[in-house]
Amino acid sequence: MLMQPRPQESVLVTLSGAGIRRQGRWLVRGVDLSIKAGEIVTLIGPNGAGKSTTAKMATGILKPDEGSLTAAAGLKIGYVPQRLSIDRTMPLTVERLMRLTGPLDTATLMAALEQVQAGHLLKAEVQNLSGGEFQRVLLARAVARKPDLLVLDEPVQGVDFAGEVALYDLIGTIRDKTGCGILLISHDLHMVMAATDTVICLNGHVCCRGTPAAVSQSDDYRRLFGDVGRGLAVYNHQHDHTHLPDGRVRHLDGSVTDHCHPDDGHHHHGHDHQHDHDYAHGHGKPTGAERAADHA
Ligand SMILES: Nc1ncnc2c1ncn2[C@@H]1O[C@H](COP(=O)(O)OP(=O)(O)OP(=O)(O)O)[C@@H](O)[C@H]1O
Repeated sequence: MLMQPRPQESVLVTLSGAGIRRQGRWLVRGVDLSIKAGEIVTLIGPNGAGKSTTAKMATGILKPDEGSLTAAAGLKIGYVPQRLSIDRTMPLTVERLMRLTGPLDTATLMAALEQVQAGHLLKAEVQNLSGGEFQRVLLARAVARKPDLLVLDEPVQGVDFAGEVALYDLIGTIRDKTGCGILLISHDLHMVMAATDTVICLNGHVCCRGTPAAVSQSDDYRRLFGDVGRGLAVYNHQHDHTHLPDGRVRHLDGSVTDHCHPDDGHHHHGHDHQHDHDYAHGHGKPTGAERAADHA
């Protein structure tokens, strides 16, 4: 089921000085980035910053109007777009959704669903899935084809904080197990998972880049995002419990309870959040870290 991990340091795609121009305007330009096997690169930036456009250049969907894209020979890409042209009111089972993009044998299909803890959803109607379940199924659909590079445009949209944490864990696990490279996109700046190797901050061009900790400390990052009153929280997960598919929680000692905190039924995430910045101005919705604090 699992593909052979490529040797580390093997570069999957490289954009060099790449840009897209439409109707006399550069949507994004001068983008340099590369993604290696086993690496997670996260694009962050405000709405309209050119993140999806950059991802489409990296996957070869859009040809750069300046600069270039280089891709490893025979590269297989799994792309989960930001929006799917699926009418979620149409009757459609998860099994059929998994096969819409091409044939898939049942064993592979099931293994992919199991990997995202969604095996029990095989016969479920897509329209009845929760936001988190839907995102997991889309992830399974992409992973089933064993891509070398997985591109996920806002994989946590429509997912609550606990689901977001679980999805980020899952994405990290997929990287660890398969050795694929991952390009993640997030416009929600509140959280970047610690497993991210490189954060690239876009705003029509690359503003800054580096490790999550370095970017959150950088002046460029603060100048760009300081005015929205939110910063970057780097998420570190301490595994002291596992969320079971039925919603119950298994603890380190093997006990299973309905909630994370066995005593009071109150949802306690048990995660460490490293707050690297000032986001205390409270504009907009609460940050993930703030929501986590509310739950702690
Ligand atoms: N085909 C197109 N023609 C003209 N403008 C476009 C086209 N595609 C995208 N744009 C514009 O390019 C800019 C960048 O869009 P893009 O979708 O890459 O941003 P984004 O960073 O992914 O934003 P969001 O966080 O809102 O998803 C936006 O202003 C968008 O309106």
